Amino acid sequence: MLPKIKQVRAYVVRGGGADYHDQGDGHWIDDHIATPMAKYPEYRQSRQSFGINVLGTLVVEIEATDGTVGFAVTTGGEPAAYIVEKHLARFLEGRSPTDYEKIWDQMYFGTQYYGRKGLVVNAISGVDLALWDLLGKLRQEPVYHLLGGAVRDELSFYATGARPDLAKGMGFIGGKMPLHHGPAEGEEGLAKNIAELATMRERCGDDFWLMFDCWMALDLNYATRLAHKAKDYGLKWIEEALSPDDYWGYAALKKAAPAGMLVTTGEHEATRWGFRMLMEMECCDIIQPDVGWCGGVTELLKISAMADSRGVMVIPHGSSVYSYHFVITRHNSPFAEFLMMAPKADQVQPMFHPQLLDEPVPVNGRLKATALDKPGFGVELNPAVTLHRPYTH
Ligand SMILES: C[C@H](O)[C@H](O)CC(=O)C(=O)O
Ligand SMILES: [Mg+2]
Repeated sequence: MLPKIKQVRAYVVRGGGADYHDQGDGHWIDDHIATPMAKYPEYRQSRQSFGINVLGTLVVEIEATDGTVGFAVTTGGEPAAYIVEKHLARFLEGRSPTDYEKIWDQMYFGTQYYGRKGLVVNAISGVDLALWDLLGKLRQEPVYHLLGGAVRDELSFYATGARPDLAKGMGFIGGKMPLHHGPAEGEEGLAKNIAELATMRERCGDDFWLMFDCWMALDLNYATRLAHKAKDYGLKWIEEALSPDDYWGYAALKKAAPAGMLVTTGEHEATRWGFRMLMEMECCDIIQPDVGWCGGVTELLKISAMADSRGVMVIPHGSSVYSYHFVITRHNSPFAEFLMMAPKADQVQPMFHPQLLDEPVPVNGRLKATALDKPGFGVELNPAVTLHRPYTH
């Protein structure tokens, strides 16, 4: 018998980490990126100007009666910390960490009247991941062993950042660029987007994957035109072109996209029900759940099984170690994303830096399964990072 759960605690941390948009000045991730807010000129140059980094990182710790502590980080900050302490903790304390199915069900249905997606599911995900970390630490096994074991020897990664050309030199299999100009910047902006793609194609050569991340910024007409113009430069996929609520738009985009170009989305989608909608409406070719936002590993297993039965690939968004331990165990997740968090996207830096210690990074675009061979998710909280616990229960 494993020890029971003694206490759940929630903390807030600022500065990068799981809230990877919370970066300093001059970072590529805040440099005139197309967003749904870019129709307002005053919010066009910087995503921080409309508050993209307002939440900060949520850290959830779960302590067992023998003193073992599992933890996880995700985006959610103080409001998520409130939900964890004041609402979700009751569904864990006094229970066995092996009861993650029942705990997930109670967290989800206990908050359904104000939750279902977004911040509440981020909070649920944080608790779920901390629970899997605890389980791994108590059993002295990496989480990927608990999920069924590795189906391949190593992970291979594409890089997201402003410099796919540099990512190619670092051994990544592809580069996903932020789209810089949205519909409000008209034909001139569209031409600049295509010119950036053309430059990168020229620098990277024909065989390197290039993708556009549109961060929910476009409308169907613009997205369709962008896709067709980008076809000439071999764009592999067009990502999150439309609002996550516009399932109908995605279904139309998938039909209208040039043959061979993939339509991807899902990083702002949550739970088996949200992903079922994306798949039943045939919205995309690849779903991209964020492990820290979609409901955690417990929910991702269900989403992934559903996708597998439909021949849909699951390439999780970001999520660092939480993604790595999952992707290595699934045939329908053949590669993974690595977000380039160095300000100029010119070097590999741990994705959730500086919040985690021992966070593995790809070497030559690859990561051996054996690099994950530590109990739980294999990382620790960096003691140099200040934790703030705004609520208790
Ligand atoms: C680069 C994108 O705008 C966003 O910051 C990250 C993202 O959506 C992704 O990695 O995918
Ligand atoms: Mg994206």
